[in-house]
Amino acid sequence: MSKVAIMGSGSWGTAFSLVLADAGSEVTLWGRREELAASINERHENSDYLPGVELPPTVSATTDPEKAMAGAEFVVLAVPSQTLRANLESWAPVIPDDAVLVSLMKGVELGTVKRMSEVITEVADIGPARIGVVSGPNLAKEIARREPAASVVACADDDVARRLQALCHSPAFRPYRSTDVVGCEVGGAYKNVVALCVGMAVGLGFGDNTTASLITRGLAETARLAMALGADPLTLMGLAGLGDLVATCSSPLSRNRTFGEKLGQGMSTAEITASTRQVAEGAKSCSSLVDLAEQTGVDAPIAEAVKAVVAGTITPADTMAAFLERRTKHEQE
Ligand SMILES: NC(=O)C1=CN([C@@H]2O[C@H](COP(=O)(O)OP(=O)(O)OC[C@H]3O[C@@H](n4cnc5c(N)ncnc54)[C@H](O)[C@@H]3O)[C@@H](O)[C@H]2O)C=CC1
Ligand SMILES: O=C(CO)COP(=O)(O)O
Repeated sequence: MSKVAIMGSGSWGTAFSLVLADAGSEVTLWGRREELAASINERHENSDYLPGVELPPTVSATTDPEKAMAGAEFVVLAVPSQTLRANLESWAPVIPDDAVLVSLMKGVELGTVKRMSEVITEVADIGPARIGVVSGPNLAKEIARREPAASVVACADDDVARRLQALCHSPAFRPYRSTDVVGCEVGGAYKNVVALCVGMAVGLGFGDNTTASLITRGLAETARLAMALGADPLTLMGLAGLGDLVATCSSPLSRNRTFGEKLGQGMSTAEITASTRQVAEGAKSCSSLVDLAEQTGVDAPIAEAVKAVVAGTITPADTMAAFLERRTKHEQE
């Protein structure tokens, strides 16, 4: 039985603990609050993030990072992207020497514009062969209900990707393998920003033509940036690109789409942020992605628009009008 630590016991860390336990691992969740760890250990439930979902007996929780990671073959990272650096700085001394670090996070760091695997390398001094990524259409609540889903597990080292694939292949969760870490990470971060934009359109009362147009142009924008950073374009056509984009942009369960919908209905970023405890990564990663696009000379109108609406410098309605006024061009330009 593999031993796995999951650092972060929010919606996805907890739902993923269930996948790993169903696939045969012993999982220890790390979280900051004693009450939550007690709820998981005593009632087998994360009452804050996944109420009503019974966790298997092979899932336990602790607030002590060293205890969580002791003897772990895999250390899964599931905190909000913008908090990874600070958390990892404190965890680095107790990460087991040969553990593989697996990112579940879908964001790009503000300021440094680093992807999560790059933050891991920088802070924990761990090379690409020990860093994995899981990314795909995996809304936590549906995964926790054991509804069938697929995903991509990526690592630069194919042997490690195979180990990770075996680790999370459960009766309800089908992981595909890849070595394209960049493509998976850019796909995962960008789809949140596109979902914010789709949410705005929904909040403004627009229908399926508008949302399909935004999803498709969002995919083109994602692929442009990912390819400029060295990704395989086919990754963006797969589960970590198109798959996740469709799930997130279509689902009322998505925090990013919901955030966008509230912006479209006229709420401000501050009001929306105050109304939820859960992370909507795109509200911050939009700025990082705009910076990355500028650095690589890639056109990123959707990320720029989302950044401006989140900052309150343009309204969602004016953004939609501005998209249509853009210079006309070839579809593949
Ligand atoms: N929820 C979902 O359906 C999916 C989420 N993801 C990604 O997984 C990552 C984690 O998201 P969720 O678990 O959904 O978020 P969440 O908002 O449900 O939970 C976040 C967790 O991190 C903790 N946290 C917040 N600030 C922290 C800090 N400074 N230090 C340590 N812990 C902190 C919270 O207490 C909570 O336990 C995100 O990057 C998200 O994009 C990926 C796939 C699916
Ligand atoms: O990443 C997700 C689904 O794959 C979850 O999306 P949200 O963070 O928008 O809820």
